[in-house]
Amino acid sequence: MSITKFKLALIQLAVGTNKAENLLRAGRFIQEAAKKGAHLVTLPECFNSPYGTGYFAEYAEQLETGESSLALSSAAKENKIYLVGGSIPEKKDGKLYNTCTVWGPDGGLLAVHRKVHLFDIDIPGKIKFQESETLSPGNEFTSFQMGDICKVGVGICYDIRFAEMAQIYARNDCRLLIYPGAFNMTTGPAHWELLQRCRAVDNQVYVATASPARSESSSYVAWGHSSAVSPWGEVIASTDEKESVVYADIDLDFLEQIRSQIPITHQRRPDMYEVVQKKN
Ligand SMILES: NC(=O)CC(=O)C(=O)O
Repeated sequence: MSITKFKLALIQLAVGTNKAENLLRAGRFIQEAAKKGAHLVTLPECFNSPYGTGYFAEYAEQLETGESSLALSSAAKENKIYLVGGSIPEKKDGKLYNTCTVWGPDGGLLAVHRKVHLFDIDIPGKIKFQESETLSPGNEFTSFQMGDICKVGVGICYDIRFAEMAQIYARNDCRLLIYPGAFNMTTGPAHWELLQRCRAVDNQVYVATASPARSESSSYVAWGHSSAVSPWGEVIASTDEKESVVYADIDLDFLEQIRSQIPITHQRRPDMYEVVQKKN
């Protein structure tokens, strides 16, 4: 009989300018989460580097040889967990990406997600951010199988705003969507929780986010509030802005209950509309 319940840990890490220290801190929290019974652990967006276009080139690594990959692979193996490695600036073929790696309990690389939708926004008097000044977008959907438990879809931060991507993951059998993310003091209070609840209710899936902890002295001040939302749209675990680990119990029987009570999957009208997946 396959497992239908497991513990998810979301590490809201205080990320600083010292990469080695960021990796060490992440390692300590991963170990703590595993000791508390987490089966799947998630780090935040840009967990090894401050979040900002001026930092990406300096902190970027190649996945095959980088110290962050090595640290994540060892942490997954030593603690026998599935690990969604937040994201790091990646260099590949002369380009930079915002990249999430996923590791299995044997330390093997299970998936690589390069942020598909780059965070280019301009809200006058509030925040202007242009990831595309330095980053290139990824071009692939990314999911991974957690043993025989469930399939998990992965996006990074701004990817959560695109309902089609989540819908495609759900249609491809993902029951949990994970978004390492770093919303800010303008969009965080307005949209962070709302978007998670929307993606969860639209698709009747669990949705989880992991943010860096807030640092008022950083050039980009993160909102924090790492959370998990149930397929009913309820926030089942969350935190404030400080460094912490959020634990959520994922219950796939509950998900099936919601789907059978409100069977929207079978009630769609493909004769009237359709979301088309053009790439794998
Ligand atoms: N940082 C992001 O990628 C996204 C974000 O902050 C927002 O969508 O708002």
